[in-house]
Amino acid sequence: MSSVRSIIKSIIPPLSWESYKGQAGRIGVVGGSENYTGAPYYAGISALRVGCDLVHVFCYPNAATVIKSYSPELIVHPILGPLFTGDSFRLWLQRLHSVVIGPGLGREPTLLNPMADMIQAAKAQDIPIIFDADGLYYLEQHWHLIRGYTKAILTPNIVEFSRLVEWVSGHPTPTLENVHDKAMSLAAALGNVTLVCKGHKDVITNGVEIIMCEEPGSPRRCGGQGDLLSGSLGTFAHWAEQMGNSSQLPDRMTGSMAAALAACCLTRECNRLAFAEHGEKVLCFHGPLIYEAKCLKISGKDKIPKYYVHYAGWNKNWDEWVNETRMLKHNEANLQKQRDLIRQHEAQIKSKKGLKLPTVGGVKRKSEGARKEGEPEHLSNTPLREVEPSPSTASATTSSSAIKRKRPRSDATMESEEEYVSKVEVKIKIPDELKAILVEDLLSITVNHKLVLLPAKVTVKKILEDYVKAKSSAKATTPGKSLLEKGGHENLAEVFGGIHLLRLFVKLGGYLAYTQLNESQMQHLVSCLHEFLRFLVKNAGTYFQKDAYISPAPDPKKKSA
Ligand SMILES: NC(=O)C1=CN([C@@H]2O[C@H](COP(=O)(O)OP(=O)(O)OC[C@H]3O[C@@H](n4cnc5c(N)ncnc54)[C@H](O)[C@@H]3O)[C@@H](O)[C@H]2O)[C@@H](O)CC1
Ligand SMILES: Nc1ncnc2c1ncn2[C@@H]1O[C@H](COP(=O)(O)OP(=O)(O)OP(=O)(O)O)[C@@H](O)[C@H]1O
Repeated sequence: MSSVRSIIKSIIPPLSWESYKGQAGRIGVVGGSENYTGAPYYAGISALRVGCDLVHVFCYPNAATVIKSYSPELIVHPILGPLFTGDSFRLWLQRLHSVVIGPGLGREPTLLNPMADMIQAAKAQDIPIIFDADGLYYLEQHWHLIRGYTKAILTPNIVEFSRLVEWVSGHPTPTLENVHDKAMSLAAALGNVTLVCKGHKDVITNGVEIIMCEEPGSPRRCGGQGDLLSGSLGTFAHWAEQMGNSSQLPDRMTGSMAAALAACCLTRECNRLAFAEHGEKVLCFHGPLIYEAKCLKISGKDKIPKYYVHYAGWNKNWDEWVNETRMLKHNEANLQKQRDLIRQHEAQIKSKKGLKLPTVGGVKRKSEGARKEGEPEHLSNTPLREVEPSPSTASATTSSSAIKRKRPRSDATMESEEEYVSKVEVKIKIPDELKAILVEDLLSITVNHKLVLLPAKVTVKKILEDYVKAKSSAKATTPGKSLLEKGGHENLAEVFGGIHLLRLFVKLGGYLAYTQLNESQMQHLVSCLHEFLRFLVKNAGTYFQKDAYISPAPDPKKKSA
């Protein structure tokens, strides 16, 4: 990679205070028709983003206004079509350093007539000509026009490549194996033009030398990626030309090949970054149900792939690593499976407890708007979990990675508003057994319209005292007790019960981000809280009793009405 980087670097001209507008490149894009206005835009804008100064787009009149409205940076000439004159094109061409022919050009035979004229004019000017998309289609039957012109660069995808091979060799190509050899032969047959055969690995050759671009890229094959490549190549090809011998390329590597390598690496890296940012939409099992998720990271340690997923619409505290068995492709068959499971699950719960679940399997998303009146806040962004406790996840872990903070808390006085609002919440891992209790709590309140009996049979105070007793020999600290006492809320601790305490834990991570504790104090606190949660799990039967819920008395006003 380091040598690839140094090759690319060597063709990039240094910035200079002495340079004037246009020196970094004036690139032409020939393309843009009624059906395809996006392709010339993508090509033109990538040429600019790479670093050229000006881009001229030559298109059909009915595409011009559309392309102009995408970007004021592009200079658009609506000169193609029946009224095309070679003179008007040549006038502009004189100013250009390279030209990209094809993105969104279309294939109307009458519209393609002036192509030969344009190609000859660009050749006469001795500038790089990049052929892509419909430009390559035109070349299939007119390849003799570029034969021997070593500043021509062709960027076929695999389909375009096989068609070119067929036309030039005169033989049908039943298989697309041995792309290397075929590409070398084709480039040689075309008189050492540069070929960029795009695919899983991009093959770049001039018929003498061959290099590969194997940057990771992305598994998404959406349209337009080739336009990004051909447009950026327009700029790189000019730069390579401009740098000439001073670019110190490896032996036998031409400027066109170096430019092609740069454009391929750049496009693939952009693809990789976009994919890493947006991830792949998948479906993922979480407990008994399937949720829509996004795969953010893949790890192949020990040859067993693991996927880091984010559940769409849920708090990122639910993000987790899962193995392949829990992942499903996001397709209609699996979406149906998701719906079936929801139905089965609802029926099961109904028959078990006579409950009625809300909406789609109880799946409530953050995006579905604000919490409904009466709905407990603590569950408004909590996905439904497997109700049966899972032993593997029963214990709450404590590690330094569980604490995610924005910055050391040494100087709280210097904190800006932006820092304050962007704080990342402290991660408190609620064991699955307690999550199941929270889900039951949600259903009792929102679906069955129950209330929690107050004062609670087992109060917060009692729970904290139990904890102190249990831990006194181990000299454990008691989270919560001191908080309640200091805040003068001890009477509340004598009224509320276990479920209220548990609801507090859902929001606690967010609140703790705003305390002034330093890293090690915070780590200690989180460790104590996790220990306390394990204590709650152990005594869940006592602290979270089903009969803690009562039905509210009927409203006498409603009755009389
Ligand atoms: N937003 C836009 O305006 C876009 C316009 N585009 C333009 O659309 C026009 C037609 O381009 P097409 O690429 O569709 O050309 P073609 O009409 O030659 O179609 C090639 C066909 O091959 C298929 N194909 C591509 N790669 C393949 C592979 N590796 N294996 C198997 N099949 C494969 C494509 O899906 C397509 O159906 C061109 O002018 C092009 O520039 C594209 O650049 C995409 C974006
Ligand atoms: N299988 C693949 N894996 C990784 N990257 C790929 C793969 N196939 C193509 N690419 C990359 O995607 C970019 C565009 O190639 P693609 O074959 O999609 O072009 P295209 O079909 O001409 O595009 P367009 O839709 O713009 O006409 C190139 O940079 C290429 O390296």
